[in-house]
Amino acid sequence: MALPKKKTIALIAHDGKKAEMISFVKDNIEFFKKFELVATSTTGKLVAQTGLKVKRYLSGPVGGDAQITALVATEKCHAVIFMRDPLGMHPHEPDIYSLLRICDVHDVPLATNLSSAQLIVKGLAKNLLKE
Ligand SMILES: O=C(CO)COP(=O)(O)O
Repeated sequence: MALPKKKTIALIAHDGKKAEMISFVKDNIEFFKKFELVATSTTGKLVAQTGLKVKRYLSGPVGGDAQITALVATEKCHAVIFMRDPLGMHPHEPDIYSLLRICDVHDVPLATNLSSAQLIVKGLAKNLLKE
């Protein structure tokens, strides 16, 4: 019998939050091994250094957030952990907003800070993701 297909989680972190993201990923590495991971380019490069397999898209400012948005819109990404830096300026703010909006449109779990990311991990570990 075929194993159920793994769900996909997107990992994205702004520069000011990358260290936080990597330490979060390391703290939950056994959890993340159970999922397909996608990420924006630089975040994905750092996540891959933990030994996890991750499919990397473009960097955020050149379209990576937009690519992840398209995955969410087409039901190919089931949760988004996006460590945003609320104090930084981002040239691609419209793309960031679009990702947040499309998560809401499709009712896809979205964490934009560490505490909510931890709750998403706890929820997914208990298989609380809706089908
Ligand atoms: O800019 C980003 C999210 O908006 C993240 O892109 P990188 O992971 O390539 O730094």
